[in-house]
Amino acid sequence: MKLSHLIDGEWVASDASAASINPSNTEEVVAHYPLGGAAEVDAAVAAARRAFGGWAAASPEVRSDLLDRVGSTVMARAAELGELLAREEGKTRAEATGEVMRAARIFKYFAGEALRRHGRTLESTRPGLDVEVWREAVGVVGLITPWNFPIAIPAWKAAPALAFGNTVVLKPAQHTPAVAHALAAIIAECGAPAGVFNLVLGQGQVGAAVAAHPGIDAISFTGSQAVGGKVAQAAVARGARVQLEMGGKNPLVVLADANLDRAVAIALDGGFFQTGQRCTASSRVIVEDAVHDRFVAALAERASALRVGAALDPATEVGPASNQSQYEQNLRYIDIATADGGRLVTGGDALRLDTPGYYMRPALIADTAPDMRINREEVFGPLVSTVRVKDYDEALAVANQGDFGLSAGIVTTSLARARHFRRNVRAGMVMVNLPTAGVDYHVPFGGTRGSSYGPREQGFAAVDFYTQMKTVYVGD
Ligand SMILES: NC(=O)C1=CN([C@@H]2O[C@H](COP(=O)(O)OP(=O)(O)OC[C@H]3O[C@@H](n4cnc5c(N)ncnc54)[C@H](OP(=O)(O)O)[C@@H]3O)[C@@H](O)[C@H]2O)C=CC1
Ligand SMILES: O=C(O)CCC(=O)C(=O)O
Repeated sequence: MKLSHLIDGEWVASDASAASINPSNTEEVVAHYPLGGAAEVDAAVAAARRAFGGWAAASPEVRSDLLDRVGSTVMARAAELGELLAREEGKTRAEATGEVMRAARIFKYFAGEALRRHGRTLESTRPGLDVEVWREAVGVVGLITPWNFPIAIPAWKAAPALAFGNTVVLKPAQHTPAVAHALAAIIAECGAPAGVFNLVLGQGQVGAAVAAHPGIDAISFTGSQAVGGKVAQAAVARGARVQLEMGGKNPLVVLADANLDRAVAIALDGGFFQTGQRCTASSRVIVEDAVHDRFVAALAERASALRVGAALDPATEVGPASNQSQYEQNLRYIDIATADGGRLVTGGDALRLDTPGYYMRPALIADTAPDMRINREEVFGPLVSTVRVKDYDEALAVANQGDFGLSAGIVTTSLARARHFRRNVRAGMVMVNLPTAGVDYHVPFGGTRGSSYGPREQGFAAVDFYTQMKTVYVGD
């Protein structure tokens, strides 16, 4: 498969290209993608700028109809897109198809949002005047998206951007260009006018060019803290809006009163499913002393029974790491955690299967201290660490440590503890008797502290980032 950029409604090639490969079989090329740079970003931004006036002024019904058609098309092609996503990203077919359906529903949700009232009319404090507060499109929006949700994250950024009248330049992760390309093709086929949605593919040059481009009015980024900081600096330096989502080190507290089987199932899902490649993954589990040893033994037993394999093998429960650098990072953190004094209870070894791929057995590391690197740094792989605590108060204190504050969970049968936790844990999202990962699309998504920056993403909150307010005073 040979991919192109989508600029001003045309499919455009670049001289240089690179390959995206199948992490379940690294000998298989999924697609060749062009290596864009500043010139392609310039052209895409110019096209988006030309298209902006018409798109922002279009009837909301026109925008709503486009998003609805995109949602229906993605849904109708869910099996095929799910297979492509599983091949390119490495999550299982079921996980991939679920993500595609989520993307479809996001487009349909924002088809509705395009038609909803987001402005306000108020009485003026001065007699005889009216005051209206409008929500206007911001302009050209740059989206920099990661590989771990290669269709859902572009969907949850692009759908609200388009719904509220902005035009888009999307720079997807270099590891998953084919999925982004498929989405761009659907948006174009469904009738987006030329320049309304642009795609620039590449590696090493495009992201920074998008972040620094003076023609881009707002940037939404999901990825690492290190890159997020650079994106924010570039955006703030030129007064552009910026929204960052930068991951987590999400605590899952297991109290002694919890149903143990349920707690283990929750930790297994939150920690290992989707190969742990979720910013919301339950990567550190904080367990009350009274159940700690039984919990660790039961989680280790379930984790070691998980079937690791190729994404498209129906028996697979945990796919490979998505790319080589992530795979190496996962293996490196096993060494870091054990060198720091953690006890590797199960997994953590590289696996050789029928096809060469980035396979690792899910790893459980016990006896870790809260300030170890394994409990402070996002790994983004199938690694779960446990911390033993004497009681709920200590569990809450440990949960609140660290630089991240995306999602936090508690497993308990105590309503009082669950209530206290909801109110006092420092996180943007709180889960009671649920994994820290797995969110709805119609409600705000985001964290506190080092996890997120700027207005919340998704659901009814998305309007805040993708529109700006204009206050209009009307006299007689
Ligand atoms: N929060 C989340 O959901 C995610 C978190 N992560 C975390 O990040 C780690 C590394 O993953 P990785 O894929 O390397 O993710 P990065 O955060 O390094 O993101 C890479 C993306 O950022 C772009 N980029 C790089 N430099 C700049 C810059 N100066 N300005 C603007 N954009 C830039 C790249 O584009 P270009 O190639 O054009 O430079 C690429 O698309 C993971 O292990 C995980 O911990 C990763 C994915 C998702
Ligand atoms: O937990 C989820 O459903 C979403 C996770 C996510 O957004 C991410 O990992 O980037």
